[in-house]
Amino acid sequence: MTSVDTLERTIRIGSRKSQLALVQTYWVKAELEKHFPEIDFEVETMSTQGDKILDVALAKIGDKGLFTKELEVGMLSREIDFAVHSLKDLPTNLPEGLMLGCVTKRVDPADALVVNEKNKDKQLDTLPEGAVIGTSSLRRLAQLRHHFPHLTFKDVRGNVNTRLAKLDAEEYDAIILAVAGLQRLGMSDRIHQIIPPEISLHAVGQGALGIECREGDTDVLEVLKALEDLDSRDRAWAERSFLRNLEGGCQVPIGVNTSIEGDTLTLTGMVASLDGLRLIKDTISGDRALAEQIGIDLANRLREEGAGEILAEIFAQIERK
Ligand SMILES: NCc1[nH]cc(CCC(=O)O)c1CC(=O)O
Repeated sequence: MTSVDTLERTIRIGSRKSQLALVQTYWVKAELEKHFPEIDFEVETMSTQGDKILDVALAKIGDKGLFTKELEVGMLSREIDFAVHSLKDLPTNLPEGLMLGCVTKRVDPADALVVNEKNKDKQLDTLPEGAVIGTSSLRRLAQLRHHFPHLTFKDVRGNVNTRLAKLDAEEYDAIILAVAGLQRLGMSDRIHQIIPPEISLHAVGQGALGIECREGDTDVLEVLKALEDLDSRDRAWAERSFLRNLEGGCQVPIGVNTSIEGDTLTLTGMVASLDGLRLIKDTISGDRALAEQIGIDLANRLREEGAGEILAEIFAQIERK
């Protein structure tokens, strides 16, 4: 084993420039500095395509590593050594030569309802007919439509601050955001209602950070081990395997929930049609050491139950736009 604490080197960390990305990256840097005071950690920021294209609905752009590509090029050219991502923004298939080197301890992976002053007395089930909900996630859209068909949904893009500003300017009655993002930005006071998994299953990887690095870079992998959370990692592997085997990126109505008890990992997954009328959901448990296989098995089971058909329709619809 390499003795990383005797390593005299600089490790360069790549990050997007958004406020959330920077908070996450500097948290990773500070944690690693505690474990490895003799290593010099530097942050390099980069703009990704996803940060530049703000006027097109995410679902139409598709999932091609929109928020990760520039950072990946930086790792392969050795400009940076690893990149910190919101795990849910990291595609399930990584470029050759790169790997998911670390999954950090997950915070609450749920979605939150955020309202403006006008709707401060409302909850999801008391918002009136026609209330306008802002979300650009097909997963949130399909599940909420399924449970609340009387609500109206409208796309919302931009970083968290931009979205909140649009909500407060009453372009929407409410918007849906990840609990995790609001917490990390110090905006927990905007969490009006935590949406339970019975209503909305979260995105694959939501609430955890995923650290991507070069395959076989043993020094960096050894350093990253200090931040690895085993439960979060096994859950993430099951969730990512499920998504990969349904061939869905982050822009499809696929949601999950996972838990670990002892050595048993339980994975719930769902696929829904965009109108919310069809929603296929199932659960599988198994040995956590077989997390990846659990994801494959659940994907196969949902396909047998009709998920493939729903996804094919959605891909055709997105293509046409
Ligand atoms: N797609 C944007 C994105 N990517 C990561 C988070 C924060 C939550 C997380 O880390 O899972 C968000 C914002 C949101 O979905 O509200």
